[in-house]
Amino acid sequence: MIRFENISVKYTLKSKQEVEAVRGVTLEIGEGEIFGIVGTSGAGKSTLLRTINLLQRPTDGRILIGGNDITHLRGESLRQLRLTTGMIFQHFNLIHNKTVFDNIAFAMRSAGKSKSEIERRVPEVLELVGLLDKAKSYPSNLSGGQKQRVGIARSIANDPQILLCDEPTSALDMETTQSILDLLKEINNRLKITTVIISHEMDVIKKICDKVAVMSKGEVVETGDVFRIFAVPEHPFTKQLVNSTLDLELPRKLNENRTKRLFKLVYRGERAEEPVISETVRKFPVDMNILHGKIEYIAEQPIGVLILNLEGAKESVDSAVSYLKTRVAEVEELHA
Ligand SMILES: Nc1ncnc2c1ncn2[C@@H]1O[C@H](COP(=O)(O)OP(=O)(O)OP(=O)(O)O)[C@@H](O)[C@H]1O
Repeated sequence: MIRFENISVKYTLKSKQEVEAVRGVTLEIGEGEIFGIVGTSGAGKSTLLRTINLLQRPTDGRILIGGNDITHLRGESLRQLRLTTGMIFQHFNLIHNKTVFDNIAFAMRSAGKSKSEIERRVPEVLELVGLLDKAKSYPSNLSGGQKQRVGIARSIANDPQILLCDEPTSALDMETTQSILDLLKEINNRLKITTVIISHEMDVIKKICDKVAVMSKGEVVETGDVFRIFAVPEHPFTKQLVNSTLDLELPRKLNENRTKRLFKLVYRGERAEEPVISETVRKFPVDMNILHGKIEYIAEQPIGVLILNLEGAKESVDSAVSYLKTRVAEVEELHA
């Protein structure tokens, strides 16, 4: 487990002016979790991430890994910490004049691994990331997604316990992003490496993380299970981030020239698969039209909205609505 206790990081600029990039962060990341840190540019995400392997030393506070205080490690124990912490980067940070094999071998040699160990392990990690046939290629002959796969292979070559991912998909297109996130998830599942991933995109968090911390202006403003954060965000900044990605707002045309009774059903949990709609129509003498719907699965649970038009005698519609209220998270009548 990684524990931040009241971590602050200040940078002193040449002008002697101080920038407080991280302010009093207390946070726990469980063993084997995929933990996201999300926030807009300049929120302090990279700075916080880099304190985990002390690429950035905190100005205040303590960091504990597996109960051990690592805040002041130096020399050989610092080297050991870095060896047990793999890292991948937005722009891959590969060595351009070395082959794929040698990029990974270099990281292993730096960790003191023997030639025979390197020769056994490099093909193994290349196979894991699906690039065994590229061992002799140079980075310049690889696509962005392939370069990141090499970055991932290199980061796990020394069997780390923690994997730090600094905006790992920001330089990639949507399709490649998905395949890299799938790979990170597979590696987390197979190797049980605690994975910390920073991103400015809630979409990335939604697709891969178990838990998330939301950062704004150096502070963690909210933290929790990904599903909870998307279903019931509490902090205004989190609400803003969630709204921008889920986009559960109604299409404007539904609010124009409205003559029918419309209801908004909100799903927040396990009930989207249940035949709520057909049961309602069967139980009550009402007609129902679905006008708009958007349901997404986050942490394998549905979140979304349906917009329904219900028609029939007023009492029948009211009874149907009362029934719906017992079956989904929220039912709200939309008034023009
Ligand atoms: N080496 C540095 N020296 C001075 N200020 C820095 C340094 N690194 C970061 N900062 C400042 O600290 C704040 C947090 O930066 P940081 O890179 O941690 O944020 P971030 O959330 O990762 O944003 P981004 O995604 O843009 O990198 C910013 O105001 C940034 O300008």
